[in-house]
Amino acid sequence: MENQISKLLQQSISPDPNSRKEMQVKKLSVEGNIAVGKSTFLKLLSNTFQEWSFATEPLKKWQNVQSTSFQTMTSSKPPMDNLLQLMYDDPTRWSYTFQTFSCMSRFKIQIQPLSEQVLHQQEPVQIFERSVYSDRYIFAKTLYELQHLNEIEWTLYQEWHTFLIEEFSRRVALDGIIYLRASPEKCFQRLQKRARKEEKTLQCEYLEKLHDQHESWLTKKTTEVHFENMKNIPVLLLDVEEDFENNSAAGDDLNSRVKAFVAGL
Ligand SMILES: Nc1ncnc2c1ncn2[C@@H]1O[C@H](COP(=O)(O)OP(=O)(O)O)[C@@H](O)[C@H]1O
Ligand SMILES: Nc1nc2c(ncn2[C@H]2C[C@H](O)[C@@H](COP(=O)(O)O)O2)c(=O)[nH]1
Repeated sequence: MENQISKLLQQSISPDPNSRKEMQVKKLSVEGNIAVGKSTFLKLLSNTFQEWSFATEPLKKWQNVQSTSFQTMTSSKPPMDNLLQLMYDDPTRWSYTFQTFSCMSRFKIQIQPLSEQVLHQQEPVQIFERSVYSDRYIFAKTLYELQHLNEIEWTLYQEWHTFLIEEFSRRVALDGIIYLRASPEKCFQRLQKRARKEEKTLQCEYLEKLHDQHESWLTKKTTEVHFENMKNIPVLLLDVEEDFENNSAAGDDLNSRVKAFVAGL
């Protein structure tokens, strides 16, 4: 409710029609464990709600980091660094580096202006795959608890994360979260089926830790959240233990639940 009031206030004082329209956009993130089915779910949603805007996680950026200085110095093709692979091969060395890059890439996605096509919708909706919030409250927090981020790195991460969230404010605010939940064991089966090369050394225990982190943040609400508008954000919990990829009835049910949830925001 507070979110809607602040949006209406913002709309009433903002002169620019486009920024007024930006205020009307309902922004949601899809959250969930590794390999739970987020990308599959987003494809299902985008086929049904073709007028909505969808932004997937910039995984390819993390797998192909281009060293710009190398290119200018040598004018030959720079080496491609797979930061995701580096992070999994040596998490203590690379987790802080990874989180700075992953979080920056998520900020860039979340502050991206909406296309005219979406802005001209009667009720514009934007869906993100994960968010600057899960970057902190799921991954960075887990890596700190696993001691892959040391005290100084965790302190620094939280310092600049809080600064950027407060600076960007409404541009990175969300109106709702869709939480896809399946057991860590099911996610591990799907991870193995997908067989992403960087993830071949992952153990189910890591997924169990990430599962517990999602439960603390989104269902038990025991995670300390530092941003007022995120403390009581509406969460739609969708159980995706069962196959919805090859089961149209299950897919239809998910679509109708998302439609009702978005309408109520
Ligand atoms: N509900 C489901 N039932 C069975 N398999 C699924 C389901 N959702 C996703 N998958 C499969 O599991 C793997 C991981 O799905 P994906 O959408 O890539 O997960 P995420 O984006 O959350 O990492 C893929 O091989 C996909 O085909
Ligand atoms: N250490 C981190 N790893 C992350 C983060 N966001 C995603 N990931 C990893 C998890 C997967 O291996 C891969 C893509 O995620 P999916 O859930 O789509 O499979 O990237 C992060 O913030 N930190």
